[in-house]
Amino acid sequence: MSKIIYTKTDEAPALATRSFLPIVQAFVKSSGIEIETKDISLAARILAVFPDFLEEDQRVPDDLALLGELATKPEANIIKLPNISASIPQLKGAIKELQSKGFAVPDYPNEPENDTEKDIKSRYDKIKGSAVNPVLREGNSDRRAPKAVKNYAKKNPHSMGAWASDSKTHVATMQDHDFAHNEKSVTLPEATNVKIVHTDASGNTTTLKDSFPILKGEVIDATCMSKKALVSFLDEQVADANDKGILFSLHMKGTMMKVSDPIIFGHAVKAYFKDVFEKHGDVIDEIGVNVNSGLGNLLERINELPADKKAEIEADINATYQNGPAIAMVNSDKGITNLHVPSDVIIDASMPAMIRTSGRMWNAQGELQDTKAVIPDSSYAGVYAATIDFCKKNGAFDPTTMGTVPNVGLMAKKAEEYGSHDKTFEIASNGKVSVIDDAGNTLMEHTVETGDIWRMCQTKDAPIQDWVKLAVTRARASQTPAVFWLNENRAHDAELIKKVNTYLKDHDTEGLDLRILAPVEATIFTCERIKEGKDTISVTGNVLRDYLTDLFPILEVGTSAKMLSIVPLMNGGGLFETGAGGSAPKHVQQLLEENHLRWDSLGEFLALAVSLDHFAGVNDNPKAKILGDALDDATEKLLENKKGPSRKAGELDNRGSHFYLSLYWAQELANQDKDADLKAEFISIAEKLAASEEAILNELNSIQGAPSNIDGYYIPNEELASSVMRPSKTFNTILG
Ligand SMILES: NC(=O)C1=CN([C@@H]2O[C@H](COP(=O)(O)OP(=O)(O)OC[C@H]3O[C@@H](n4cnc5c(N)ncnc54)[C@H](OP(=O)(O)O)[C@@H]3O)[C@@H](O)[C@H]2O)C=CC1
Ligand SMILES: O=C(O)CCC(=O)C(=O)O
Ligand SMILES: [Mg+2]
Repeated sequence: MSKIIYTKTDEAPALATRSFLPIVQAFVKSSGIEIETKDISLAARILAVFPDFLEEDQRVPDDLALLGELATKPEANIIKLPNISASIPQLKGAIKELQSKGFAVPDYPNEPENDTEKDIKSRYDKIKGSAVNPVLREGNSDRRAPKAVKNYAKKNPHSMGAWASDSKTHVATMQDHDFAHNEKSVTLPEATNVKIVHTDASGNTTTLKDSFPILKGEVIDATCMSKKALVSFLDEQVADANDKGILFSLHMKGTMMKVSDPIIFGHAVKAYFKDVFEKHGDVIDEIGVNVNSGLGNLLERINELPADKKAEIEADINATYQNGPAIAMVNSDKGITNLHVPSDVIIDASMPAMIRTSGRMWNAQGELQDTKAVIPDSSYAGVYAATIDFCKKNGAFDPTTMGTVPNVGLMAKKAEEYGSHDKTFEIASNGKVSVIDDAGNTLMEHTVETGDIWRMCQTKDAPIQDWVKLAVTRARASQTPAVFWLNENRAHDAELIKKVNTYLKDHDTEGLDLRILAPVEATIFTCERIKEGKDTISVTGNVLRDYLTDLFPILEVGTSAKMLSIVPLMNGGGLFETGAGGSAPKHVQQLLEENHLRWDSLGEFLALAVSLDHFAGVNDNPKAKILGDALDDATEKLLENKKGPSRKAGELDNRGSHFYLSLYWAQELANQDKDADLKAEFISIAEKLAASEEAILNELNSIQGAPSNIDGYYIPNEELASSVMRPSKTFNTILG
């Protein structure tokens, strides 16, 4: 019999798991459903790859690798919570905490000097960035707001900042010489191997990546971003933000695009602090500042300098703030800017949050201000520009009436940009980069200059076929128009359009409204429809999947945490992601400061219900189906009765919300008549929970307002964390 695998991750979702998982285990125990946890937290992933540095009893299995294998098997049933996709500063933080707790994992070598250090760095580089999702996502994605969630949002709209037609907020993106403009793409008629070779100006060649296989029908593309063009673009944007008196902000995905985007981020830091880097460049190099890790790294490294030198650099940094444009802040109280850490501003969440806030971001005075949103590569920037223009023209969207935009996303087998990390290079010298096949044919070639970022992406044929099928299935099931967001003028998209047109013929599309529109046109079409209350499925590649499944949910229902997020695995299993958002580091801070966790586990409730349903089918276990249906009904009741977590200490939080879910889930099970044993079991549990409501809420709310201690961030003390997350003796006793 298969099991349900529950992932243990990081930060807010992992805290929530410590409260919710014991509830789930208590509810499914009598139905023959086994739930096993697998630890894919950042800390566990580090420990798993350094057994040779650890004591025997400190070693942990590589749960991520195990799950990656499981995801390719039909029995897979995995509930995947959001995890940290670590930037270098986060990775270093986790290493430091592990070391302080007696785990002798090595330091991260910035510049490896020998083979041992090279090996260490390469092990860490596999953990860095988005290292979990691409391994588990052996299928394409199906994300949507369930009807109950959408209806709740219509009746109880979240706040939505008004848009003024004279807002100065705008998107700035490169007009040429970026990934979008330099892209070349081919579809391979037969399987082959390719290698990536750099040839310098004197004809010397360096193999950037040795021969690797390409399958028949696979789409490959290559492109590059010119460093010179990027730097001059960034310089212009800094000056323009200053002239216009608006904030300078940078939006990218330093976590998921873990090789290219930190480099671009580094150029932005240098552009904004140009005077500092020009004046102190030599010292900055000497103390080993890694500008790609942000201003935070510079501020940390200058502590090593003599006091007067440090003060001089700090004074020049402050002068830049005075003379340059105001900069968007991540935390104005603490003086953390948009350029401090590459993982603090992640485009999928940051741009929608800005659009929801009238196109404004926080300035250093803690006030909202219009902003220039710099999105260097122009491949997808137009989607945000079009959305902003739409809001300027029509005013903000109205959550009480707007339609919904479910997404069918191509992501299996590391599709497109999000699989490009092992094929992305910062170019060492002028010359060319070529992709050469087995027979010696050059498939794609680019002229490059020192510092350019060159990358290659792969998109396999089977995932494309599966994606087209999923799109047709969703369009049919929901009777909703579906738009493929593909641009015939972009090399990669042109290849995909041919395939989409071919594979659509494999399906009955009679009566369906299926279209192919370039992203900007698709945005306008979709925005016009949602304004009129109409729904439109977006069928997109991997990056737009990521962007749109935060953009529309945040506008429609206030957060992507409330999304149903399913990955039907290509080999028959199911991966059930909990919501579409991240791990909300600031929620942990609030728990530590005032013992209140405002994380909303709604996505987890939705994911568990579909996982139980899938389990019921695969294992012929009708009880699992009853449990799943009852959970869905309980979730709906939770929404109706407004028992989601509040943002304020002293009020219902994540833990209290879990109590209500348990109460409603037990009541639904007590009220059903399909299974007498479950009914009998849950009648008494429901009665006990209802009778103890006041006592339990008291126990849950009275502890709030004071700091809590879980002794750690990346690897908290298990006992402390569990007791902080399960503070109600009455509730625990009933569950027990
Ligand atoms: N699937 C995955 O594993 C993903 C992981 N990540 C990782 O998460 C971290 C943070 O990423 P970030 O881009 O800041 O995005 P988050 O989604 O974590 O945070 C953005 C904001 O969204 C709101 N929010 C998101 N989820 C919830 C929830 N369940 N309950 C209540 N509010 C929620 C919060 O806003 P507020 O409190 O103001 O309401 C939060 O501060 C990074 O380490 C990133 O790598 C990011 C995306 C997906
Ligand atoms: O893997 C990650 O880092 C982020 C994933 C994400 O944002 C998404 O899939 O929506
Ligand atoms: Mg995302």
